Amino acid sequence: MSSESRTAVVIPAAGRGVRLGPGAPKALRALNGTPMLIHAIRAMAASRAVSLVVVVAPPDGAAEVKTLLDDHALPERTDFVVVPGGQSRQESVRAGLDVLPPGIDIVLVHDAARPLVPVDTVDGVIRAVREGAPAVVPALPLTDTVKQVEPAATPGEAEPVVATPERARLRAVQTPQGFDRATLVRAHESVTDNVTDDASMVEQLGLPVVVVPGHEEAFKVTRPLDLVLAEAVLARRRANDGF
Ligand SMILES: Nc1ccn([C@@H]2O[C@H](COP(=O)(O)OP(=O)(O)OP(=O)(O)O)[C@@H](O)[C@H]2O)c(=O)n1
Ligand SMILES: C[C@](O)(CO)[C@H](O)COP(=O)(O)O
Repeated sequence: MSSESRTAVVIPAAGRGVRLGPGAPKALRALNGTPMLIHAIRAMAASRAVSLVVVVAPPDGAAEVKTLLDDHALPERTDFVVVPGGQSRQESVRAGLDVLPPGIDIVLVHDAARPLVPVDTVDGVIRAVREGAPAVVPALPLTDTVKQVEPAATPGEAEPVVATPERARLRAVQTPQGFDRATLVRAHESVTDNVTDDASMVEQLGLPVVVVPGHEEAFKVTRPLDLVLAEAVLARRRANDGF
């Protein structure tokens, strides 16, 4: 795939954020006064390779998200489209894929819940797809040891350990995940079981998925402490930028 390839980003932002606790849908919650979704859109549109961003809004929130985009400064070289999402992340990504115009050949899928991904990580994923990988994931080595367990039948019960996978071979996977468009569309058409990321659907097709370096600031805002961390990262960036 050449450097002439056109790249679009699908941002699934339709989740409730149950693990974050009560409040507005997660993507619409503020980080230092700006909705998380706007941070995520700016992070992706910071890549000069990205010409289109498709935002997948909460099912009944597309109008609100369109207003949000109108009310915030976004790069003029990028086009924006908003569509309503579905009941699962997979359904939401599919809704975004369905509205991609002809001429797009690389698609990134990026969680709205990862608002602080640096542009170098985005560009690294795009570069690897351009170099020929059908699917690319940014990832980091793990710092904790991981145990495989027999899940408890009742919450809170002790769980027997079944195995300890070799940590050096494990990676914690982030987004944006990058794909040759035809591969991602085929994966979404063929795989019907519920999966937690898009790359695993490509794995199920038997196609190669490669890992490029992720970034610690590309973490997912999932639980309340992650909001504290995200605001601290923004404060550090502001201090480093000198304003
Ligand atoms: N039906 C859904 C569910 C999730 N997502 C999006 O998928 C991304 C990753 O999901 P996650 O962090 O799990 O978000 P939630 O599903 O909102 O979180 P929770 O499981 O705590 O409710 C988020 O940007 C979320 O908005 C989506 O677009 N549509
Ligand atoms: C796609 C993802 O962010 C990769 O780590 C993750 O799998 C999303 O999982 P979630 O349970 O929907 O947060």
